[in-house]
Amino acid sequence: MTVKLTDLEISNALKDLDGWALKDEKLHRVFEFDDFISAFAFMTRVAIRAEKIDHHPEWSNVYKTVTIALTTHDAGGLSAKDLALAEAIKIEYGR
Ligand SMILES: C[C@H](O)[C@H](O)[C@H]1CNC2=NC(N)=NC(=O)C2=N1
Repeated sequence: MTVKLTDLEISNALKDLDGWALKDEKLHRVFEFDDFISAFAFMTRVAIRAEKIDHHPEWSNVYKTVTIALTTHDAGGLSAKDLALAEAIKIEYGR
């Protein structure tokens, strides 16, 4: 069973997660790209990262925009796995 983060742990983590916000108890961020292909390439890179850590985003793509929400379904809330995926996403986006 994956352990949920406490509110304090979440607020501390958000300090290092530029661009991310807590929305409906999920980590939420919107990513903008120069074109659709760049957006989709980003999604491909993130998909590979997600598969490697067996932790997957809830996301949508409209043209140059990718919207991502992170939560741990097994925990019914945020866990350390969401922070790890957010960090991997930050690397793939560049900031
Ligand atoms: C069996 C497999 O490990 C689980 O279903 C994984 C897959 N990816 C996952 N991703 C997310 N976001 N939450 C989960 O609880 C989760 N569980």
